[in-house]
Amino acid sequence: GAKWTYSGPEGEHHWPKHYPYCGGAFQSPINIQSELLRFDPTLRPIEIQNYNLSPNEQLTLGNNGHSVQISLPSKMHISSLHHRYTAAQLHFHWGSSSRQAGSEHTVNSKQYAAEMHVVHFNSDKYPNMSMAVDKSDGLAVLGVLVEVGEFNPAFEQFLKFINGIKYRDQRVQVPGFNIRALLPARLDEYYRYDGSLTTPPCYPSVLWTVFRNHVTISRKQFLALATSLYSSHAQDSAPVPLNGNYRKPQLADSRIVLVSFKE
Ligand SMILES: NS(=O)(=O)c1c(F)c(F)c(S(=O)(=O)CCO)c(N[C@H]2CCCc3ccccc32)c1F
Ligand SMILES: [Zn+2]
Repeated sequence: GAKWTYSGPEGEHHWPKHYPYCGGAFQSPINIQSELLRFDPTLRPIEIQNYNLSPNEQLTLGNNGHSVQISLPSKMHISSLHHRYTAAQLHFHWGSSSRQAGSEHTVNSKQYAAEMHVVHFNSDKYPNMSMAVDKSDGLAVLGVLVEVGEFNPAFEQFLKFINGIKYRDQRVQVPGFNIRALLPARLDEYYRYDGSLTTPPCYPSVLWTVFRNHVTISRKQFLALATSLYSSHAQDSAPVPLNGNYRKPQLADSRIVLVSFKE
């Protein structure tokens, strides 16, 4: 599709011109605020399968111009939802070296340094991501808020290769590692709401699960994420840094955010 960016003349306020859903309802991210929350006792702990990948299998780490992404094997899936949701890829949103705030979801208006999304599609009903991406029950994304603090050995498993994908459309193969280690310890405490892709085409097709507890990465790791990448191709004369790749919180309208925990 047409080009889109996070700032300037193709920034988020212009997305609806080419991508009408971006101006529609049920958009993500949102500000998860206390007034919207309702405890739901039926929300079970998230159960994931085959996230612990062997170093013998290779993953593709890539710069797609909008984010850094890791393609995931289809044996990885979420087994605790009403349908099986099979993993497709994970990617990140982050701030910049001058602004250590770049999460998409905010909690009571607190923006975290970064946010990780693990994108899954409903493989009970659809054969692949492309067929699922625009269906109301098509996708399930796990969101993890990231704060700067303790060094994170799991993040290092891919961050150490980031200088191999500095420019748009560059990809490298990296050894598999335990993707579960990228998630917070508690998978039973999370926010749940119906929303959308946070990038064009913004389809309202995502069952969002944002974990209550954040993970930490060191400041050096944050800077590696925030200062290593460009959204432009290697041969482009003017390199465009890739940072601040987060959409601002959208109107919650009358949406309630369900929570799996009491206090
Ligand atoms: N925040 S978000 O809404 O989860 C989200 C992003 F922010 C994001 F940048 C991406 S992208 O990296 O693919 C760049 C542009 O779409 C995705 N890709 C998804 C949706 C688009 C089609 C597709 C096909 C295969 C695998 C993943 C995806 C995305 F879902
Ligand atoms: Zn995302």
